[in-house]
Amino acid sequence: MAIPPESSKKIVVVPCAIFEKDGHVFSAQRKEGMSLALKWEFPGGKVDEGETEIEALHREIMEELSVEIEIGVRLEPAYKEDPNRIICLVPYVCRMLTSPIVLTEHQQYKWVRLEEVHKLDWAEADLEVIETFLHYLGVSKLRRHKTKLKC
Ligand SMILES: Nc1nc2c([nH]c(=O)n2[C@H]2C[C@H](O)[C@@H](COP(=O)(O)OP(=O)(O)OP(=O)(O)O)O2)c(=O)[nH]1
Repeated sequence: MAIPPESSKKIVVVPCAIFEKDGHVFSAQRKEGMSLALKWEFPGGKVDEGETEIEALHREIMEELSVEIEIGVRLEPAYKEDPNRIICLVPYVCRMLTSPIVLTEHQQYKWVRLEEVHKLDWAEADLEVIETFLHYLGVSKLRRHKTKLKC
């Protein structure tokens, strides 16, 4: 979704982490009683004042999953407007560096097969992020393939 140019709503920046491993993508389910209750999302959260997106993402992932991560490519953000604000969801392709995953804020997590990713009930903004990520994967697979051909 594009931001309406006349919109005077506050834009809330939410970096989130996409972890992909062996054809599976990491997804976490929001708890009952939260906003977007029981929806599936990519872990992450709002940037605090004075923080960069990268700092916020490291902090949020440590708070939510108790793991250290490496942060890679920043993908195209997705926007979701609600009555009071516009959420700007910024996906980063990441890698987990430590284990175990210990959830502190989500109900459960799943490594979902890429082919089955649409079966989960995602938060709305995430649907666009998923498309962006699948496109990115297609592109990066193609690049790897081309590189192989050159060797
Ligand atoms: N972390 C994360 N948040 C998402 C995703 N998709 C999506 O719409 N959101 C929304 C949910 C929240 O409104 C906001 C993230 O804020 P937060 O992680 O601090 O969650 P929160 O429940 O405390 O936020 P709030 O709605 O109560 O303000 O972005 C996603 O994939 N990951």
